[in-house]
Amino acid sequence: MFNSIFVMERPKNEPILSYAPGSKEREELKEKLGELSSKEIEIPLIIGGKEIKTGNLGKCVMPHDHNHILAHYHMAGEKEIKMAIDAAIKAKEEWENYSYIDRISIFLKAAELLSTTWRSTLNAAAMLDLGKNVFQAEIDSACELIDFFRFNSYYATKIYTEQPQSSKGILNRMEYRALDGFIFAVPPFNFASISGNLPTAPAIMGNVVLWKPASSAVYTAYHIMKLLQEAGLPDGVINFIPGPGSKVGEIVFSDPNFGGVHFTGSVNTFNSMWESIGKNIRNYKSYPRIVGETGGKDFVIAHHTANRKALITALIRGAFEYQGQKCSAASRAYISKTVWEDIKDELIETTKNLKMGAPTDFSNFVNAVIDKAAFKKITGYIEYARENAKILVGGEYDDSVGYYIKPTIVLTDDPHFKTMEEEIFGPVLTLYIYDDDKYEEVLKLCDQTSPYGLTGSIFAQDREAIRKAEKILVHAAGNFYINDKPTGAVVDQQPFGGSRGSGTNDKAGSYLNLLRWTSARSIKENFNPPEDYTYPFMK
Ligand SMILES: NC(=O)c1ccc[n+]([C@@H]2O[C@H](COP(=O)([O-])OP(=O)(O)OC[C@H]3O[C@@H](n4cnc5c(N)ncnc54)[C@H](O)[C@@H]3O)[C@@H](O)[C@H]2O)c1
Ligand SMILES: N[C@@H](CCC=O)C(=O)O
Repeated sequence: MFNSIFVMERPKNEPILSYAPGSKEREELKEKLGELSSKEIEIPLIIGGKEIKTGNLGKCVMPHDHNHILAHYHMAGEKEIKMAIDAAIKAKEEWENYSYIDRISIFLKAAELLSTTWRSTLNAAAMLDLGKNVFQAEIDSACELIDFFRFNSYYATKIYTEQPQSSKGILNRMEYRALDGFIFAVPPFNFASISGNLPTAPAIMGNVVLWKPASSAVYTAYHIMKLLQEAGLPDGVINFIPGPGSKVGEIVFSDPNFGGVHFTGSVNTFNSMWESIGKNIRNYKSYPRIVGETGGKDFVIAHHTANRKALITALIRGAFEYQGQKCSAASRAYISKTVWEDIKDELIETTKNLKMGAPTDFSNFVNAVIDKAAFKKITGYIEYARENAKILVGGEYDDSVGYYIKPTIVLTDDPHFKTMEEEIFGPVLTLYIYDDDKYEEVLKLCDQTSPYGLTGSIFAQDREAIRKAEKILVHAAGNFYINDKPTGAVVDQQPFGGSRGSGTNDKAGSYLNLLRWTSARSIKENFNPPEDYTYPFMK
């Protein structure tokens, strides 16, 4: 037993590599892209450390070339889900009795492997499977995932050192236990780092996990699972069970050992989870922890003092990076009239010239959206906007080879227009132009226009205008940016999450999230217990 109080030093965020022409990382990544795209692999379930094949197969294809199959993956059925629950419960006792140092050592090793020998593999997988350009992959499947492994380990050691006071003859201790049962980790398609964080954050705190990756991101998730196994993750601690969400969910939520869900995805899915859990509430051995981050309708507000160049850059990057497939994407903007007059030509021209194509061509800024369903949904909004508003640029799309949609800017004079209120999750930005003297009204309008509360930006050089925005928009964004785009939160710098319809705001990338995965026990030892029940007042 390792008898020592070990508190990690606060790590540093993983540096973002440049992938500039001639750089080592660029050559390595290009080679890995060629290697992965030249073969078609078979992805099994991984339950109790064993590879399980069900023969019920799904496909992993490239969004930018959807006839190109990267892998076939085996989907879990009822039998395999029960196997995974059994494997998790079997692994639980030993795993929760690991010292926290033994546990975090595995994830720190995973971070080390990912920052070196695994970097090009994970980034190439994210580029081919998720349709990310090299920069979007680097900040996600390399840097953010490395940061999650390192900072979550650091937060765990900080939490464990948080102890109660003792008193004369009394020794008090706090034990941070794992939760009862198993945790169900259910990530979205769009971030490899989220897919890796949802199972590992609970595991670091001693929990065992069933991990169901998004069906359009199994390939990337599989590579993360293999990385964790190479880092020494014991069998059964995390069980990898791809499969159709609703089917897997129905079985998992009905199990008495269900101990909690770590979810990120759409509001509809999260609401259906709450309903399933509520329906099963009397079956559970303990009240499950429900932690979920959901959608956003993220805003940019430009005051008339806004820096015009910075605003244009924030709109382009915030709205169109990763084709707008970020819960934090800038999708509605309120721009003062004088600012609009100054920026409109450059904004439209720059958007029109954004280079779009395969992520393997590093000169492309925009790539394809994830799948047919997303393509259909986004183009539906574009057609609605074409009929009922004005399309300033973009609006074209083609899914013959990849799911390509041109970056699109919509102009409306109705601040409650459909595309000003609903999450589109694609490369569509809607603008509303307001009179300069209506700034305060627009702040209130922005606050009341969306059921979400995830991210938002204010662009202004006037301190009063900034203070007013911070105050009026206090509940409109859990990640609030001043003179910066609303995307790109960094672990341990801008912990991520929002309230209202955007989730439980348990702040991924901070100690707050780790606290959700422990059930603390108070221990009191009395060195001098009383031997007479009477009290002085009774005399
Ligand atoms: N707030 C955040 O941090 C954040 C981050 C990324 C994505 N998102 C949100 O996620 C959404 C896009 O991701 P998506 O399309 O993968 O979301 P989604 O809700 O369609 O799927 C999310 C996950 O839930 C699973 N799932 C679906 N129905 C289920 C059910 N009934 N039971 C159990 N699991 C089920 C899916 O298979 C997937 O793994 C957007 O709304 C986006 O805003 C939010
Ligand atoms: N945390 C990411 C968004 C994750 C959701 O898609 C950001 O801040 O851009």
